[in-house]
Amino acid sequence: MQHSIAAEYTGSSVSTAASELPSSDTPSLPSPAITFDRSNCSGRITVSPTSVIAFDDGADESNGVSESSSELSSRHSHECSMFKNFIVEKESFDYEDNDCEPVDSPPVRRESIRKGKCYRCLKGNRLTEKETCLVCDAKYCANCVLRAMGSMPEGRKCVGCIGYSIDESKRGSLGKCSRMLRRLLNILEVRQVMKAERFCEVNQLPPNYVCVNGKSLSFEELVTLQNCSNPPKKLKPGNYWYDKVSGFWGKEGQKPCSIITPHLNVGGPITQDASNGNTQVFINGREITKVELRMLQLAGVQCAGNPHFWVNEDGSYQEEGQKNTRGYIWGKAGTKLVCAFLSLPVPSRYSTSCGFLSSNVVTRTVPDYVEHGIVHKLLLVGYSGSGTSTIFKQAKILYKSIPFSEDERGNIKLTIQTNVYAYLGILLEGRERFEEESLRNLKKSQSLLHTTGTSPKLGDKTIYSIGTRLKAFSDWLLKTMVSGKLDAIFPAATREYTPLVEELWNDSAIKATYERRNEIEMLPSVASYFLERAVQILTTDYEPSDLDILYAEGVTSSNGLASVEFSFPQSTPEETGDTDYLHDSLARYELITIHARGLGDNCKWLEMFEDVGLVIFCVSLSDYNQFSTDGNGCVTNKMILSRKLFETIVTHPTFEKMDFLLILNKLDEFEQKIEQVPLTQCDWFSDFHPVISHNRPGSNNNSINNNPSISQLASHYIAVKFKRLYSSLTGQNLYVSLVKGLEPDSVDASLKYGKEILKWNEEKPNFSLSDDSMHSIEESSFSIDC
Ligand SMILES: Nc1nc2c(ncn2[C@@H]2O[C@H](COP(=O)(O)OP(=O)(O)OP(=O)(O)O)[C@@H](O)[C@H]2O)c(=O)[nH]1
Ligand SMILES: [Mg+2]
Repeated sequence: MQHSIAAEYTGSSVSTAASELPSSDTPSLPSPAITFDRSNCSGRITVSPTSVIAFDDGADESNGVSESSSELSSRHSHECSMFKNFIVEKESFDYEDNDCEPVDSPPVRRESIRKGKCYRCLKGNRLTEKETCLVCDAKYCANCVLRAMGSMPEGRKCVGCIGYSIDESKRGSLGKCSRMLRRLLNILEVRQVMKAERFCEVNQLPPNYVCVNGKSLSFEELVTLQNCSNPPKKLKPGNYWYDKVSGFWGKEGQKPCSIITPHLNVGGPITQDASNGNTQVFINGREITKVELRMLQLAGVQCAGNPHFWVNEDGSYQEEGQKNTRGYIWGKAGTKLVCAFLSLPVPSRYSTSCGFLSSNVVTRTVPDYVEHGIVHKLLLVGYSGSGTSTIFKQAKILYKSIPFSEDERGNIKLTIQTNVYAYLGILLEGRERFEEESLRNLKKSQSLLHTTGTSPKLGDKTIYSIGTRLKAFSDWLLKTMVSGKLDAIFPAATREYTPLVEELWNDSAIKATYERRNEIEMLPSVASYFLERAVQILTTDYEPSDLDILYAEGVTSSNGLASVEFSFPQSTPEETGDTDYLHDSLARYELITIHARGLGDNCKWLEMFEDVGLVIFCVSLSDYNQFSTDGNGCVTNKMILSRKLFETIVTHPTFEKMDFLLILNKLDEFEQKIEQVPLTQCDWFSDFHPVISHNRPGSNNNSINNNPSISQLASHYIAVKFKRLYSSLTGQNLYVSLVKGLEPDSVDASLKYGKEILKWNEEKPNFSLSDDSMHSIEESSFSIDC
């Protein structure tokens, strides 16, 4: 039954007020009667000509803005019951039905009339801090919120909205307290309000908002669904499909997103096109999607001949019309892993125990809205050598109590030992080059001296020359490396050659070569860390430390695809003053990394990651003067190669509307390099002409005055270059974070920034994002000429 409240305003005070509004804010003139779409209620509010309309805080006078009648009408319904000093003479307020029950639709939507201002005091152009009513979207500043919302028995609602259902777009923000409210209330009050917000009856999902297999749910069906042993997570209003036999559950027209308790009596019968599949392969009457077909094939299920499968809740399957079980989908060890990478659901440990926890529940019990089991996926990609593996390993070390298993450590040990031999090989190659160079120079000077007849013969030894034994070892090692069989020499190498490595490392020729390591391009900077401990590392009882693993190259995974699931460490509310701690500690995150090589031509495998919440793209800042060969064999600047990959990924259809966080990594290396090598060495940065103050203090230290260092200017400039590029390609805002991948705190801060971006995303309807998209880039007091 739909009723309405008619609000009528008469008298000069209102019309005068409207005409006094500043032109930019002037609303359309008030209509004499405003009808609210407030179900089940009907009434009439009349403000007499003599009514005094004033605020106790003098807000009107301060900005000279009075209220228009349309604003008054809605304000009245919200505030007249609340504020003694907001005097509205209520001549008549006659509900046709005074016993109106809470209803589903919000009473009033305040549109742009006071966009950005506090609804109550009208102050604040574009309020930076505000609290929003969950029902009607009215926004309040810190001064007004407590008076406008009262004791909040149903959470953050204007007093007049109490009893009304929340705006469904705000469901994701239920129980997530704003900083402003945290500041205004004490911690116990915050908890109480947030608890009320989550669990009070009127804020629960209305059953008819959920449609399963084309049928809106009844109250009992929703209770059944929410109280089964394995309910859909974070159920929101929408259209879903449900395969009652296997428990597969998904959004209408999409692949399955979870496996819930089977055999629930909810919704209608499933339809063939429920998930919009186009594979001609069927499971329990539903045509499955491509990605499911791929999963079945990888799980070893024969799918030739457009079969119709009957899949049970335990994963056993048979072809329709046949009696014998053909196998178990979950039988193969790797199937769950495949599903994880294909973003398909796997059965939870509850899903096979069908039925309800409380099957006789007829009264509404409050479901657990805490996000058990939700995993937020973050995809980490970048051009080769940008530092993705390092960041991935940092995440493991930071957030896992046992970052690497015994098996992993065993393999990593062999990798590190192989790397050390490879670094030695590169060093020995360098030694040969230096020796040849020196010999050439020596010969030149010898022949010069010879012609003048002033010098005795100097021989053919230089400081880079080694003895025959070491030379034989060097030749053997270089030959093994060239043949690509370095791995094959283990574990024998550790027993046989360690004494030789020790001798080599102590040899003056190697020491002289190592002094000139910067001239050996093939030697990665991290090699020093291992070479200086080569002898210790090459013993049989060497155990790699976490730091060794972090620095080690090539340990993430053999195929370049790896994932780690974690929660951010729990901090207590006392530590942080933050009540989101519970939510944060329960939320699970999965960091997935894949090597750029593994993405296939045109990154076609990216479609496997369609349900990630955030893509983290990693760029090495110090690549600006480095070169590598592109796909066509052309030698190209690595920053340009990174940019190309970035362009391909951000414009990939899978990531349309996806948030991106750009990690500008290796800031430490960059800070040193930029002092020596101009940024303009990379063509893309040819217009970098920073205005540098003469009293700029030494290199990177700007603590004495506020002048930014060259590395700050340059890194900021690069960030802006990427932001502009991203915005031109996607029309969206790129988040940027400057990172030192080898420093745990830096990676921790960046990943937490990623978490915040995901959170903002969830809260988007409630959150007006200021351009806070340059993490770790200090508030810039300088301009960049770009
Ligand atoms: N100085 C410095 N070195 C870093 C940083 N991050 C990574 N590295 C080093 O850079 C090298 C490449 O890093 P990886 O993490 O292996 O990079 P990747 O993107 O996985 O590269 P590939 O897997 O080889 O394509 C390693 O030697 C790292 O130790 C950083 O922030 N600073
Ligand atoms: Mg890697």
